[in-house]
Amino acid sequence: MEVEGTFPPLSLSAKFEGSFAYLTVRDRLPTILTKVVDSLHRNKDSFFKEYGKEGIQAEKRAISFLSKLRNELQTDKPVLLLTDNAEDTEAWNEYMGRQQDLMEDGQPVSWFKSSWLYMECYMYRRIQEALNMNPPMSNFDGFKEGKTQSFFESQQAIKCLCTYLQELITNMENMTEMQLRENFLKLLQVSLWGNKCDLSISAGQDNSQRSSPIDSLPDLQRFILVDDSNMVWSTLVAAQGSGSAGKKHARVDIVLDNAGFELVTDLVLADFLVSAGLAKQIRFHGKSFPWFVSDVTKQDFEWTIMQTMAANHKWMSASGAQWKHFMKDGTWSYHDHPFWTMPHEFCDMALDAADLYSTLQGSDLILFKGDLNYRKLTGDRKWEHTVLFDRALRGFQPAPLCSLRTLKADVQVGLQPGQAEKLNSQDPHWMTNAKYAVVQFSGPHRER
Ligand SMILES: O=P(O)(O)OC[C@@]1(O)O[C@H](CO)[C@@H](O)[C@@H]1O
Ligand SMILES: [Mn+2]
Repeated sequence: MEVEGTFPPLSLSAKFEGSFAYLTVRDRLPTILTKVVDSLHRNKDSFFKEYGKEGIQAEKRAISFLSKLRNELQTDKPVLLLTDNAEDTEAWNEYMGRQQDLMEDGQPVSWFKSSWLYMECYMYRRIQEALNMNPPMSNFDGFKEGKTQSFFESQQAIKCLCTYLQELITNMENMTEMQLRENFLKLLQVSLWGNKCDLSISAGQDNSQRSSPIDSLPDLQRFILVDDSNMVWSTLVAAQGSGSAGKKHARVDIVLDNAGFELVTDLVLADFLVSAGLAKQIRFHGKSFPWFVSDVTKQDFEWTIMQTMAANHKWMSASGAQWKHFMKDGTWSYHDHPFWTMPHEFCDMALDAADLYSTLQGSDLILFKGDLNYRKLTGDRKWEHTVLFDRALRGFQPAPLCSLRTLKADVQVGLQPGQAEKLNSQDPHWMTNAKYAVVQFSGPHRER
């Protein structure tokens, strides 16, 4: 609830007992930590094979770091500055210092007293510290197995999606604008619902895509609470050609979320945008180290394209080959700025990552995938549900942007009066069970 007169409202936090944040910090985060430890144990033999005794020692030390972290978390200890001297260590410790200075009467920042967004991001950065401090563990991805499993168990859906994409590409030139729009909106929704498959909400339990992603769209339509798809389309159309040769120069940025099936839906959407001539360039933004269990790293991105290309399915391999070509000729590019693995709300980006903000200002449309990005767009704060999305962005507007998000955290703005009350009566967990979604736009084409 936005307490009258406080702007911005309070941050979600585990200090609110019984809140979703509280249950996440108390139950889900320790479970995720345990899964990383288990993954290290499971890979013991390969560490020995590759690094000999040194590898076993490093694995043991990394596990002890993670066990200490789990104890700190579960006993609400004060957070500790990072000591791993990585590229982002200074920025992280500066942020942590600022947050400590904001605490009332010098109370230490700790897991059950501070903002959920900060504490959850901090946990994933401490996991990376445990690995960085014990080379050769630094490049180990404790979530790799879950991410690859999501890909392998979604094969049917991926084949179906790649077949659909190739059919579209074959018929592209005789498509009317209406047909282009219709197919764009379908693939936008496939990418939206691809976000249901995220492993941190399920603390790593499998949730791969098993049915046809296209056929299920009509049944899912009613679960889209805010649908600004038409504004996304008109932004894309408006971005077409005014370049000297009249050629289309639109650039679309996709701030990725999860690997596995969701990443494939994003690559399919990006392929369609380029093949339909709606975008000349796609910039993908991923994470520079393993994050929130299933988020995309550069390794995941490259692995997914290679696996798709190597599939013994005609249209999958054709798609993968095309994607490899897009990467090679620069039509597509992958970027992993450290800001995406910082705890900041996005309204801080212009100040704290001015280089990234100005890069994004060159985009014609930025698609933000997933729940964590939505939480950062809105600052993970207790907004009234009817507050406008633009207001919740608090000045973050590098370019026209759209969030494609399934709801997995109890922050949601931009609803109609009475809409939240109706949802509460129908389904008390509507904000956190990933059944509902939004396509929420902010930019010049937003009708006032
Ligand atoms: O960004 P995603 O992958 O859609 O979701 C990330 C997420 O599952 O992790 C947290 C729960 O631990 C929540 O913030 C959020 O629901
Ligand atoms: Mn994610």
